[in-house]
Amino acid sequence: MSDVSSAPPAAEAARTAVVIPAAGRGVRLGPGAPKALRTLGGVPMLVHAVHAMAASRAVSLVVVVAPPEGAAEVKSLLDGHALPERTDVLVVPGGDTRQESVRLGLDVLPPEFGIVLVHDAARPLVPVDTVDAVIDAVREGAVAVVPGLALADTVKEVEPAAVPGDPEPVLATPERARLRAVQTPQGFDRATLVRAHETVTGAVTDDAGMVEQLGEQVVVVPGHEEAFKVTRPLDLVLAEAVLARRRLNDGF
Ligand SMILES: Nc1ccn([C@@H]2O[C@H](COP(=O)(O)OP(=O)(O)OP(=O)(O)O)[C@@H](O)[C@H]2O)c(=O)n1
Ligand SMILES: C[C@](O)(CO)[C@H](O)COP(=O)(O)O
Repeated sequence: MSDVSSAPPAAEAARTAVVIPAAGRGVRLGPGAPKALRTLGGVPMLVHAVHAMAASRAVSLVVVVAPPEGAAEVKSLLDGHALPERTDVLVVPGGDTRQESVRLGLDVLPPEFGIVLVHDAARPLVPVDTVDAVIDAVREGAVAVVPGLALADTVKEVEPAAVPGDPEPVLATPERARLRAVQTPQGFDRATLVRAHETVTGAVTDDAGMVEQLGEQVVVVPGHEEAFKVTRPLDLVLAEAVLARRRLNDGF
């Protein structure tokens, strides 16, 4: 288990902020409110995600990147859910893509934060030990850290079908033991992440991938199966079950 409490005192260590992109619509989840505002155990997913980040004693600022038309609603929602005194929250409106939303969050970070985590609102149940493990690895000198899990399925690289549902020719079968499914929070040396967002263009699916394109070394630390991303309706069923089990076990 990681031990942020044994890390150097705040004055010596770079301070840590988290950017939470929460501006997506949740198209794959089906019709309804923006995904981050859908509830899990009666509480909006975003509130779970903010609390998951604030659970780390190393985190003193959370920047929420809200659906553009819903920033005021998100601000009052978060005002109604107390966070630890050490944690401040800022809310800014998001953009058209996840990448743009993260950049808008980075833009408002005060200068004193040298370590930045980026965490999907859509991963509401990540345990604090995973958050701390990512922060520890950045504090120890990695410029980019991602939590990742080994895969249960074999993965095929294919030539994507022009028409969805048509058979797709297989091009290769990567060696499964070398693959990791990566999660968030992803942790960064702030200057490196900002440089990535300023210089890397084109389609990317995570922030660490942008840092890789700078030629910087990204490292993987163990992720957690409860840090899964709520993407499709079945994920919501699983998330409700995980939350119910937690509430039963520890009265959360
Ligand atoms: N323009 C966007 C798109 C996505 N996100 C955020 O990025 C995270 C990961 O994205 P994903 O799970 O794909 O969310 P959606 O884009 O909402 O999902 P979908 O693709 O099904 O619409 C989510 O917390 C989402 O709110 C964002 O802040 N701004
Ligand atoms: C960042 C991410 O969660 C890492 O697995 C993932 O790439 C986000 O993908 P999405 O399609 O934007 O949900």
